[in-house]
Amino acid sequence: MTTPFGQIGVQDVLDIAVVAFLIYQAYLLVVGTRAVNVVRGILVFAGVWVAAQLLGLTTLSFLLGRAGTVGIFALLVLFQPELRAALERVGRPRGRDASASGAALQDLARAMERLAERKTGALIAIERRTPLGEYAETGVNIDALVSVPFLEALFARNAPLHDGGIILQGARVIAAGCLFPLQAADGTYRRYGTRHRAAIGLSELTDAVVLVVSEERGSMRIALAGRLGPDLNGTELREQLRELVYDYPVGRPAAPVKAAPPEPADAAEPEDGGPNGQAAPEARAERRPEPRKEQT
Ligand SMILES: Nc1ncnc2c1ncn2[C@@H]1O[C@H](COP(=O)(O)OP(=O)(O)OP(=O)(O)O)[C@@H](O)[C@H]1O
Repeated sequence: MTTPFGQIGVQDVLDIAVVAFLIYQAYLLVVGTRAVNVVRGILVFAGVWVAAQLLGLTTLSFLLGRAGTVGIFALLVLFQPELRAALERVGRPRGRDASASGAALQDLARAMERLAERKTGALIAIERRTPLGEYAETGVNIDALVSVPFLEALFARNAPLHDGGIILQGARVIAAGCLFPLQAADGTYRRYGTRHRAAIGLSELTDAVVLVVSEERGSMRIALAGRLGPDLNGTELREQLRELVYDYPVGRPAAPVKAAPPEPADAAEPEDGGPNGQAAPEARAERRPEPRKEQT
């Protein structure tokens, strides 16, 4: 085919399609994770470098060029988890059985309710786009379908794996007794216990949806994008799980992780109110939940 840019053959089209596909996959990998800020930084850096070259600022463009060479190696180190994630993703089977996801959602929510009723502490991370393999390695590998009795048995007080968190991949539990990164003790959530801070910490570093049942209060909460949501009842929990995890087909970017789960309707202030008197999602996300110790 002849175009203003010369001859374009089937190979060129294939070449462009593959590169576009790879760029899209890279985008899916970083969107919703903290890596997206690093990508923004790189784009700004590249922009300044190009501008320096165009304006003939030789010293600046020389320095930025040298820094860029070193930066490539730094990026390999910085993006090591994402690169590893990409390779893991390539090898992972695709597709998601909708009925299995629906059953897992119901079983998970029911198990959370039962654990909360009995005030049995639980910590459950649900993998989305960021693979949680490195956290799964800190615990015991399991490959079992999510079910109410199984989850209850895992977190039962004297069970060998009740300490730590479990990791879910779709409808399967892949690891139990895992250590999650603790959220820094100097932040908003410093007065929370370690279970809640581990949930917040993991959600801060990955796009996982992390569920917590408090042993002390018997409450159910979701940590997302470094924020801890409010207490949820069973219906709210199911809605959140449906929205955040089980409705997301493979290949579509994960749910936006900036917004924390909404505050309950009775906590919404009138000035934030939308048509239903509920806070707008962004406004709700900014509101900090009350520290646990003060609530008891
Ligand atoms: N880094 C971690 N990763 C995973 N689980 C952890 C981690 N740190 C603590 N836990 C879990 O949290 C439990 C201790 O919870 P702790 O009482 O300190 O937290 P909490 O936030 O007050 O929760 P609760 O309201 O259930 O008491 C531990 O027994 C362990 O199961």
